[in-house]
Amino acid sequence: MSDYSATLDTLKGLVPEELLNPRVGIICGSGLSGLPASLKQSVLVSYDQLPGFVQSTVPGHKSSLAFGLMGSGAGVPVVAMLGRFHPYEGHKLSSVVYPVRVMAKLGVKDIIITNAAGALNPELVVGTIVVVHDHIALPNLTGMNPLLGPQTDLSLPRFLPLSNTYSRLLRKLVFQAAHDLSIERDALAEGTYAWVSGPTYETPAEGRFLRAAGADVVGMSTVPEVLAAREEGMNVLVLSLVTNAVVIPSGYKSVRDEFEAEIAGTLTNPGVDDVVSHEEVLSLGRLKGDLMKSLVEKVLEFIPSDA
Ligand SMILES: O=P(O)(O)O[C@H]1O[C@H](CO)[C@@H](O)[C@H]1O
Ligand SMILES: Nc1nc2[nH]cnc2c(=O)[nH]1
Repeated sequence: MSDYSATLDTLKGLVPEELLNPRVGIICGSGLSGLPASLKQSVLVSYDQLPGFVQSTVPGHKSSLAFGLMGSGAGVPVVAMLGRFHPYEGHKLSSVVYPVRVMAKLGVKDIIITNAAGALNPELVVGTIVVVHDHIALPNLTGMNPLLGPQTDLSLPRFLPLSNTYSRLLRKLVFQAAHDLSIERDALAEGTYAWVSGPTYETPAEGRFLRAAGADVVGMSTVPEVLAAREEGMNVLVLSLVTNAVVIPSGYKSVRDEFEAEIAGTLTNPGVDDVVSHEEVLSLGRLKGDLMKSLVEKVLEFIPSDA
């Protein structure tokens, strides 16, 4: 899908002109669709009205774009995806990144991408917001890259460098925002996001493998959007909400040891295999949604209009 004119024409018919040139794009992660809840002059457009858009089928994601003014004072014009598309839903990578390219065509210069993620770094407690500064994308390295294929827009780079993917300026603004909001230091961290295809969560060994490779958090989204946004020349900020622990510090507990302790009568602490669920992921989104929202609103106040 590379004909954006039908999508843009439809938007022109549905969204007032003054909201049609958003400066900032926002993508809401699992359980975080309330991020733009306080938009002023909000206009919602459902994805099924938009040519080229597919549907978000995952609980915690809504199939609508929200246009409006976000943050204090007059507010910053934004466009927000209230739900995203994941490859594991069966969507093609080109469909997954289509809305990002539409945002670029609407004039978006800065994009704030949020997600829910599992912690690989045992120092990251559940509820922490990680300011992502790098990524490891096993799918990209093995041929699942949204930029693969013939170059349809020759104005975009063929070989995109990724050494400067995550805007230093925008990352610093998050810490400035947290400082202004008196958010406690431990509520935020910096780290590397590992992208996996999902929809299965990691086995403990896969978690240890990704940790050993240098990743701090893991999720099933974001990187395709980041790549398209960078190809389109946007400045990218990614915030990951840690919703669960993948790598458990105590590690694997041997069942042989447990059995032997049991027959010796010395077993005090039997092992349990922790299981993550999407409900748990969503409940963390509900718990930390307001914090994420105030952080994003504050960052918007600080983003220079010519960034
Ligand atoms: O990345 P987002 O969309 O926030 O969602 C994360 O949460 C879901 C799993 O619970 C997966 O989709 C994973 O990627
Ligand atoms: N892959 C992956 N995605 C997640 N999204 C939220 N938690 C997780 C997780 O533990 N693993």
